[in-house]
Amino acid sequence: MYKIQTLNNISAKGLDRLPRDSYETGTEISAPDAILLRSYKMHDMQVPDSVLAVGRAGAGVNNIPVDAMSDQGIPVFNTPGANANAVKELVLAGMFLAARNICQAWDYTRNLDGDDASLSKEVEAGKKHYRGFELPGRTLGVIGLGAIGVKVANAARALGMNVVGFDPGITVSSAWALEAGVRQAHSVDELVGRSDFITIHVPYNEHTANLINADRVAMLHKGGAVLNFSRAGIVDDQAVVDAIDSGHLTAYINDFPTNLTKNHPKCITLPHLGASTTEAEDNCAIMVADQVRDYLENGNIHNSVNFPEVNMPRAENCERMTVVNANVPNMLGQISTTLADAGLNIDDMYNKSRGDLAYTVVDVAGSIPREVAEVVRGIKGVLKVRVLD
Ligand SMILES: NC(=O)c1ccc[n+]([C@@H]2O[C@H](COP(=O)([O-])OP(=O)(O)OC[C@H]3O[C@@H](n4cnc5c(N)ncnc54)[C@H](O)[C@@H]3O)[C@@H](O)[C@H]2O)c1
Ligand SMILES: O=C(O)[C@H](O)COP(=O)(O)O
Repeated sequence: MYKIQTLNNISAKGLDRLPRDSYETGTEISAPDAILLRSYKMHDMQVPDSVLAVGRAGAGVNNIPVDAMSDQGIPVFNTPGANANAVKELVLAGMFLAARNICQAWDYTRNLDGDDASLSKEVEAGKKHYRGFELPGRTLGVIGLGAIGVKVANAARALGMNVVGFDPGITVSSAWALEAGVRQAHSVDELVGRSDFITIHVPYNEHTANLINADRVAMLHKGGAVLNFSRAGIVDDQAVVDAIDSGHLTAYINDFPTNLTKNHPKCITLPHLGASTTEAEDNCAIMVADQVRDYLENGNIHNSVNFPEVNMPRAENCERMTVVNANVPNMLGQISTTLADAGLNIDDMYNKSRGDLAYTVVDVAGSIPREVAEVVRGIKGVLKVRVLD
């Protein structure tokens, strides 16, 4: 029986992928084999020694101590693209809310008093305060052209906007997916200098902290707006609020309220709602459950942020050994020598490294005596060994 601890609510559609006769799931599971979570902050958590895998039902992994997990030989999985459409829709909504002063105007009508005739009069008198602008011809700068950024860029083009994008690490598949009219910027400064709106779709890390600072805010076109549906800390909130208060910018739309922004009349702050749709929650949960299950049962690795991609079909009449080890010379030699010394015949084998880690999957004819696994476990540099029948 595999035991799965959930640190956040995970959609039942995902948990249903884990058969009840071989998986136990719950929040209070002790000695879990795997952890599933969304935004729960794991940094201060004591991760039990039993944990073999961590699955993030979502994109960002800054809430997970990925380096510490790597040191313990634990793969961290996420679900690239599974919530991208949900975020794209909210970014588009954010642009419309800002361009048409919808939040302020709605607030105005909600506070009107009187009978319908007087309401109608006040509506006609008040509407001039909420005149907005249209999106075609305005320029949207998209920082980060991954799963979300590409969708936002293409949707903005479909709305008639000029779009300029910046992503030094763009993948070939993202580049293929981008609409031809999206223009390339060669730096964040260039992008910001060409934009009315900017929207940020990068992970939060040491390179992206404070990416949008006071200098860059000042480069945006006058009357511009900033959208942050990535993470708090990527944008310097104080700099954006100062630019709004000085009349340079018109709005700041974000998913990460602070005391500075939550009641500011020109900040539209949402409670981290980007991925909170039924569809996105189901997609993320299904994807992460499938990935973690394939790792637990077969040792395969799909969409890990710290381990290599590995997909080796199970050989017939074999047991499988998986080994996580430091990426140093002669590990593979020592593993295969140990198996040969025990008289075991390797039917299939796969080895791949990523950064400081390497991962080996070996299918051995017949069964693998547990004492042989212990010898492999004792090789210097080996972090984890599993035998899967
Ligand atoms: N608000 C929400 O609910 C919500 C939902 C999903 C994702 N997110 C956030 O959005 C981020 C992006 O998600 P995604 O699914 O598009 O991820 P992704 O991995 O598909 O794309 C991220 C892109 O950012 C690029 N990048 C990294 N550093 C960069 C930099 N300094 N400058 C320019 N580009 C850079 C990468 O090359 C990559 O193409 C996540 O890491 C997460 O923090 C928020
Ligand atoms: O990185 C993500 O996928 C989002 O920020 C979604 O977070 P959530 O799963 O807590 O809504």
